[in-house]
Amino acid sequence: MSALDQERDYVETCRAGLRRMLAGARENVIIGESVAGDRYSAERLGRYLKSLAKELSEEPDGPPFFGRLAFGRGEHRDRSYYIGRRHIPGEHGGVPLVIDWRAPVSRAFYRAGARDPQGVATRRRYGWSGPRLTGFEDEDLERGEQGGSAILTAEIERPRVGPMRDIVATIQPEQDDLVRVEVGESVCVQGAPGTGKTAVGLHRAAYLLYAHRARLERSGVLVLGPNRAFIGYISAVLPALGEVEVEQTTLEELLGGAEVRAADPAPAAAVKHDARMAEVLRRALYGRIARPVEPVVVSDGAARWRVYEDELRRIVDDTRRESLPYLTGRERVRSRILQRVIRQAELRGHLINTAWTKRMGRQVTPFLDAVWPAPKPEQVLADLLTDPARAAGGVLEEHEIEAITWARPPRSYKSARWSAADAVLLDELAGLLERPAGFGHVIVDEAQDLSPMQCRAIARRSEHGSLTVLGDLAQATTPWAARAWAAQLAALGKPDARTVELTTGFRVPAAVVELANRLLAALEADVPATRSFRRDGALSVREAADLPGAVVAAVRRALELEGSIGVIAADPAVDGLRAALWDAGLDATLVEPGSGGDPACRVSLVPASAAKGLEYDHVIVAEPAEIAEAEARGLNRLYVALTRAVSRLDVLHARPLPGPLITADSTGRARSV
Ligand SMILES: Nc1ncnc2c1ncn2[C@@H]1O[C@H](COP(=O)(O)OP(=O)(O)OP(=O)(O)O)[C@@H](O)[C@H]1O
Repeated sequence: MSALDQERDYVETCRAGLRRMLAGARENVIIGESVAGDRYSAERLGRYLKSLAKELSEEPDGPPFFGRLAFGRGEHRDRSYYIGRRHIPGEHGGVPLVIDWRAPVSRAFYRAGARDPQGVATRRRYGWSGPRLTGFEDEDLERGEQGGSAILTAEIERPRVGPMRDIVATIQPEQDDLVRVEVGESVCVQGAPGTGKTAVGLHRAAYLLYAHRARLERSGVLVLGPNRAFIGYISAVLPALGEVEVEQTTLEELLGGAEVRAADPAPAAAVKHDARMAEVLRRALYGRIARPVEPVVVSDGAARWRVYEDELRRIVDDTRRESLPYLTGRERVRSRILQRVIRQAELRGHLINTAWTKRMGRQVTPFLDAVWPAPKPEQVLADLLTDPARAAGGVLEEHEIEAITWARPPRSYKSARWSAADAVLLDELAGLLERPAGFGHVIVDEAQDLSPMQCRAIARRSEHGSLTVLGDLAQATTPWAARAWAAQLAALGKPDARTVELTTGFRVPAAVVELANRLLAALEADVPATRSFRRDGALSVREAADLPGAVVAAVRRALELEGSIGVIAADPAVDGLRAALWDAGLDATLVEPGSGGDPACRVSLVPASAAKGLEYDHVIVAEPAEIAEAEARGLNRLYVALTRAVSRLDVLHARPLPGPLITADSTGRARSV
């Protein structure tokens, strides 16, 4: 029997093991609820087992493993282990058939090298075509062999179709370091386009859940992405790794609350996103606390008790100084007043019980409503934006106060039309009123684009947890985006987080990276240039008088090849291109920040503002000058657009290319690489 046949036999053994697991999981779904201790654990266990049963039955033929380690030394000497996406137990509790990629012993698969074999004699990588094992490659680390894996290169260079996939089989050592950072440690990853930041973040979520499941399942793991299209694109990775309990959403959705029905003019948005708004909002809320001017009098029918103004003032002032959440403060004031009442009643020999205390407590409410009211965040913000001067005076400049003042205030806060920036302010107010529930770990993607106020919203939810902050200062496109990580990390509440740079790109081929890197000097971002892992790929830069016609022709050519196609254009140009493609009989799905389009459609039409984080096998960037001119950080936006290609990039232009892109290569002649 050949070695490959033996391995194929082992695949069948593993599949039988998976089937046993599936049967076991199904059985446990039935009995799970009766064996778990409390209702909470029973529910979770039930949900977990159901999802496990569902996943296993959906992918019984997937590759059960992707690697094998044969140890020659150390603790695992003379043993070998198969490494896969999930643990497959041996029959009757024997040696596992496959070890989870996250287990400590699997680490050597990613980290061992000829210089430091970590006890590994041979590392084997397997090649698959769908469910079929097609071959394997060995590196004899003890003999100093390492690298040059065709299977690894093929996996990294494969054409992309559909949503993002996991990278467990090919995680690189510097990525593995980040995936396995300790749970309590916050870390920031600055990485050029395609260096695997998103992939690292998602695999880190899976790793942390494996290593600290009990703790993190209770506290929760959250992944935040820039828009719905992006979340749709990444959302299949964690379930494929067996993790279904991670919340993946955008910041807007997380903040929830107000429906966004208005857009702020740029100067108003800039002020509302500024860190100083935190102080303005604090003042607006606490400014509602009034000075007690009359005593509180409560009665139980038989007797009346009084707490006088000076005592009340002391209570209010002391409570304010304690920096409690606002509504906790209000209840603290109530209970302190009650304590005084109870003391008086006891002195007079009254019998106190809970019902009596509650009844007296309710009578304090009118006083609280007058002195320490409980407004809704919407009320506070509406009052502030109607007349900001009192709360904002001395904090904001005159023209800034003017910028945020409502030209036509609504009749009531209930009919106010809130903007996206207002939603962040409402969340800040809600956070001042009551602390929101936090997460054990939060992964923030495209974090360079967050404003100080958005950072605070995340900081509130990760105060007792840790953060993985992912981003690229060169891809910063919002007016309030970060210029340096130190300030952004401080705003996120983790000033001591370590920043690590990733510089090897796995998406964008070398020729395309070289073109995009020309923009770097003009982007005012202090980041290192990327080096591409990929030597394949093609770049063409062409001038075309009829741009829509050229886009149609480029899409037709791209359709003859394998993989997904993304046409990226300035937002206002998208409708025209859509019509041109439609007239030519080409079907394209529109990708918007709010939705990822139809994944079944091979051609995606992407407004430049929605391109962040996405990738296509073949990208056609239409009219770079228009993308660059569309907004203040248009060159950064262009940098994002140019770095979405996995295999081929066509740059088409009717107008001259933006200055920083022009070199001898872009004279109008097509250039293939
Ligand atoms: N070690 C790896 N093995 C195989 N593919 C990888 C590896 N690392 C990253 N990739 C692939 O490279 C592509 C880019 O990765 P990812 O989207 O995580 O990069 P990014 O740094 O977040 O990029 P951007 O900043 O442009 O959003 C993805 O298709 C990802 O699967």
